[in-house]
Amino acid sequence: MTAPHTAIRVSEIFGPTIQGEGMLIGLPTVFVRTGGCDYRCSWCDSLYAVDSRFRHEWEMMSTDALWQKVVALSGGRPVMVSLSGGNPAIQPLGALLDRGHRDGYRFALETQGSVARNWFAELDVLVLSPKPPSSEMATDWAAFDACVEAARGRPQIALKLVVFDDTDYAYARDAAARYPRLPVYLQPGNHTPPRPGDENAPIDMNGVMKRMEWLVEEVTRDRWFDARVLPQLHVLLWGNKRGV
Ligand SMILES: C[S@@+](CC[C@H](N)C(=O)[O-])C[C@H]1O[C@@H](n2cnc3c(N)ncnc32)[C@H](O)[C@@H]1O
Ligand SMILES: Nc1nc2[nH]cc(C(=O)O)c2c(=O)[nH]1
Ligand code: SF4
Ligand SMILES: [Mg+2]
Repeated sequence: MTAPHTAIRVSEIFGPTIQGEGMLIGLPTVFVRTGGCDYRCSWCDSLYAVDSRFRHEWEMMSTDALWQKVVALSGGRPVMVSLSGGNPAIQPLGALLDRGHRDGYRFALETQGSVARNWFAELDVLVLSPKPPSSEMATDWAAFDACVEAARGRPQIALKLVVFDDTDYAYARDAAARYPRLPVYLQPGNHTPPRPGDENAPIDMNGVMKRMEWLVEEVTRDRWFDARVLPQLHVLLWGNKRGV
C-alpha cells in the first residue's frame, strides 16, 4: 500500500512519442500526465485529466510503480520525461526526479505557474504557461514569480503562451515583458473537443492554421524578434488522439 502523501495521481503514461510543443519540440519524450488541476481553462484540451468526472480513469501510483512504467516504455534507455497534466505541481514528484536522474533520464514539467514547489530546482526544464484571458482564468503573478524563483539554478525555464485572439496576444506581450530573460514560445489555440477525451472529434485545422499565420504576422509586425511561433505538432499529426 502506497502512503497517501507520497502517491502520485496519474491520468496516463505514454510514449515514447515526440514532444509536440515549445522549446523541446520534436524531441523523443515519454509523457506522464497527472490527474487533477487547480484551474479549469475554458479551452483545456486535456479535460480528462482535469475534470473529476474522469477520476475513475486516474490511478494512485507509487514513485516506484510509476518509474517502472517509464523504464518499460523507454526500454531502459534514458529519454526526456515530460510531466504534464492537469497541474503536475500539485503532485509529490520530488522523489521521482531523484529516481529518474539516478538512471540518467531528464525531466521537463509543464505548469500554469499557480503552485511553486522546492523540487522545481531539480528539473531539467520548467515550462511555465500562464493563462491568457480567453481561458477565463486569472493569473496570480505573485504565485507565478514564486515558480520562477523556485526553479533558479539548474532548470532551463521557458514561457509558453497560448494565443486565440488580440487580447491573448496583448497578454502574451505583457507576460514576456515581465520576464525579459526567459525564452518565449507562442502557440495558436486549438478549440476544445465538445466532449472531453473524445479522440475522434475533428480538429478545426483551418482555424489553427489561420491563427498560426496571423500570429506570425503580429510578431513580425511588432518586430518581436526573440519570440518563437510554433504549432502543436502532435495536433497537426494526430488531432485529438490521446496517448501520442
Ligand atoms: C494541458 S496543459 C497541462 C499542463 C498545465 N496545466 C498547463 O496548462 O501548463 C499542457 C499545455 O497545453 C496547452 N493547451 C491546453 N489546451 C490547449 C488548447 N486548446 N490549445 C492550445 N494549447 C492548449 C496549455 O496551455 C499548456 O501549455
Ligand atoms: N506529443 C505531445 N506533445 C505534447 N506537448 C504537450 C502535451 C501536453 O498535453 O501536455 C503533449 C501531448 O499530449 N503530446
Ligand atoms: S491549467 Fe492546464 S490542465 Fe489545467 S485546465 Fe488549464 S490547460 Fe487544462
Ligand atoms: Mg496537450
